[in-house]
Amino acid sequence: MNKEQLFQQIREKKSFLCVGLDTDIQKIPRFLLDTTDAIFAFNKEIVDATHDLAVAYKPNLAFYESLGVNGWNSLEKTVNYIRYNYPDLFIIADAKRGDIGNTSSLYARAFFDSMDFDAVTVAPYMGEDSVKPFLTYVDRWVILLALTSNKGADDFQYMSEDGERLFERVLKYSSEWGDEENMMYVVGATRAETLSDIRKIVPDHFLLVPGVGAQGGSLAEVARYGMNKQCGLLVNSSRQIIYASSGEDFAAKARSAAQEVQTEMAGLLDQYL
Ligand SMILES: O=C(O)c1cc(=O)[nH]c(=O)n1[C@@H]1O[C@H](COP(=O)(O)O)[C@@H](O)[C@H]1O
Repeated sequence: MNKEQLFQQIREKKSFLCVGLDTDIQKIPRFLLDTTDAIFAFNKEIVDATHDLAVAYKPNLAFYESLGVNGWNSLEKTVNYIRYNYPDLFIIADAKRGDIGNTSSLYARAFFDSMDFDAVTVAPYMGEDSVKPFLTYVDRWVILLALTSNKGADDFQYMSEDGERLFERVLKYSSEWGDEENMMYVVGATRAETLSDIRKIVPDHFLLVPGVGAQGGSLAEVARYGMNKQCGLLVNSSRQIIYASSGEDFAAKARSAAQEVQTEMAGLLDQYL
């Protein structure tokens, strides 16, 4: 999916919601454990219940890899299910990869050839040759970690040299490696106040913004400081939506939680676009 198509989806659905499929076998409703693939069964119900309210889904690989080969199968089935039933949705592999060049090319092949993801999250620490192999695919995206939502972001990301903070340097250097048609950046919603500085460096790129909901970030603040002419935001919420209930009504409750976020997003799109 390219940038214009993504913006088109945002306009049509009046939503820039990304639902995080952080599907934890220990948190999903107990009755699902009787099915042959409980993780896939859960994801299928969540996607069916929320697909018209969201523009993107983001399975976090840790939740699948921790289950070994079964988890990997559930992940593939989830991606194929979304692709086949809802082809207009944007699918992000939250894998946080990046390695020496030839290894990164195989990671890229894993997510873009073997599996049909639109985008993969990548860590910038190993530099240009670790990121570029992901950028050789047409209409596929690298989402580079810039300023993360967790407390540990303070350890390195704000380190400053000549008045420039590390995350700003990451944005400046890396925006030369690709362009706004194949790169996005992760910026935590808990760092919303920094979004205006970030927008000075990457005014047109899409940003993936996790950290609303369970981590306490404010959607209104994210939109206020981060939205651009083409929205430019995918705001992720995982636990707040997918674990809205642990009972038989989990999918309906997930829909209500997603609906609440989408309604706020529709208002913000009206306000800023
Ligand atoms: O890359 C990410 O998606 C990510 C980056 C970041 O800075 N903070 C962050 O929370 N995430 C991911 O976003 C999701 C947030 O989940 P909730 O806090 O449950 O909404 C998890 O899958 C995290 O791994």
